Amino acid sequence: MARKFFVGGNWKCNGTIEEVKKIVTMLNEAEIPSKDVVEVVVSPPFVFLPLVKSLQRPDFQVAAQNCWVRKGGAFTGEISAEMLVNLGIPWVILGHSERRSLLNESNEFVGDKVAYALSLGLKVIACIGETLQQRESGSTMAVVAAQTKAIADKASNWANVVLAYEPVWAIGTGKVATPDQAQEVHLELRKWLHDNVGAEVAATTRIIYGGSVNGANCKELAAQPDIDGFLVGGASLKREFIDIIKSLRVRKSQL
Ligand SMILES: O=C(CO)COP(=O)(O)O
Repeated sequence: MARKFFVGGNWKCNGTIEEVKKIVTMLNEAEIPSKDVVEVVVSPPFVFLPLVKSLQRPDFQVAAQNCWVRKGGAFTGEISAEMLVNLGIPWVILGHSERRSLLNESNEFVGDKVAYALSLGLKVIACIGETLQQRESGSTMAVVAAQTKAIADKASNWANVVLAYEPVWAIGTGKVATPDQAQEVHLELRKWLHDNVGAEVAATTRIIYGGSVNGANCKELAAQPDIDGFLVGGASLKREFIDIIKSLRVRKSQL
């Protein structure tokens, strides 16, 4: 079964009500391939989720950018997975490198979060990726394998997981991974899934790339056989997000 192209827009901690409305209007008016061939998921900050959900076209979905690791309760400032389910939010991004590095989320903590969110029926965009130092010391694969293992050890429902490979050195830096660099890691990740989780999961799990993706570099990346879409930061707030969604066409025509 072909892996459906997936494009996520991670708005991070950006936006006002007015800006959110403008972005949603721009996306609503876009002509893009049907949802049968591309899955588009927009991830605004928590406070804007209901607004975006209520305004955006039905073929787009929404994702939260995080959720609590287990059942909600006395955890001031947290948002529980139950709340996302209650609001009808289908997706959640977990393990983003900004949370791993700035908020000290460990591999095990991210694995627990992914497992708990999946257990409630949420779909998860699980982020992994190495730092520049780790890449330069030759440990890229060891790092992303350990991050993926921590997820695989606890997560059972891989049908609801999209794995986002986001090299930390490429995030928000303008230094996009080359198509060859990204393809190499995606292929290795697929092999890792094959050997450690199973052939079916390896063949069907979408592995998407994130890190300085824009309207200009998306086509070459999308043409790589193991790149199944993107998780886009800065460019997801701009019109070029539409070009990134459309980069699927290039991929299909080259297959
Ligand atoms: O972190 C990212 C998506 O989650 C990528 O951010 P940029 O596209 O701004 O580099």
